[in-house]
Amino acid sequence: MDNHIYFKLINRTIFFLIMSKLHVDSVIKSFATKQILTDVFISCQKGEIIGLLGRNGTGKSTLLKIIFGSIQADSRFVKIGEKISSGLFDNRKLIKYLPQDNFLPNHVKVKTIIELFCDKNETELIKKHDLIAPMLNRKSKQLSGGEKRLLEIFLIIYSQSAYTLIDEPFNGIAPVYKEAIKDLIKKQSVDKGFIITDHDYRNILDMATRIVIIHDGGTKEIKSKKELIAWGYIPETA
Ligand SMILES: Nc1ncnc2c1ncn2[C@@H]1O[C@H](COP(=O)(O)OP(=O)(O)OP(=O)(O)O)[C@@H](O)[C@H]1O
Repeated sequence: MDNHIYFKLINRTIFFLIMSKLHVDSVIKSFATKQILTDVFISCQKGEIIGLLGRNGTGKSTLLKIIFGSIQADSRFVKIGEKISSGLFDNRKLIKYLPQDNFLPNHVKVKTIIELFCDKNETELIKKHDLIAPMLNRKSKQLSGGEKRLLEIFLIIYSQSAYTLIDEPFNGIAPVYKEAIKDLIKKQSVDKGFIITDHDYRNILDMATRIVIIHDGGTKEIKSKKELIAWGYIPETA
């Protein structure tokens, strides 16, 4: 094996051993007088895909932003491996986050966006993918809403990080592409941990290795679909 690749592999292994668990607890968050999160515990390890579910407005996006560090909480404890994270600056290389809203620059060609966002190996992989190759010479503003989302998902899934937080990836995505994305996330989870929220709960159930629901400001681990009915997240007819 080429020395460069060998050392890269060793570095990656050491990195993941050190950063082998994301641990989040003691999260409290209010907006004005409205308390949103009061009693949160969530963890994620390399190889895990945590499905984060909850009714509209229960605080899923808020929790992901707090873990990532892009919004302040009234209280939070986030630890990655042995490293206590105090916010966005600490997390930059460890946690990547795909928000609900588009983040692509409008006037830049897709191939340039990929080169700016990813390292050389990842860039080549993304450019070659059947779903992305036809878009390469178009500017982001010339893509449809679903195409933009697809590109964002690829950028975030392939980018180097120990943990990836994804908010509603399947919004506006055609069913056939959803299958490709689920496969991609499963493959990438060999190297990292994912926390994913989406109202398309069947897709979450397909992928997730564990399910956590937010209810009344707290998190609860879910073991079966029956529990999702009991917590009032899906109807009895589902
Ligand atoms: N910047 C803000 N200022 C005031 N209230 C906010 C703000 N952001 C979120 N909220 C409120 O916090 C609550 C939780 O919002 P959040 O977006 O985290 O919920 P969610 O579970 O992701 O919802 P959905 O499933 O509908 O996307 C909602 O009641 C929302 O109105």
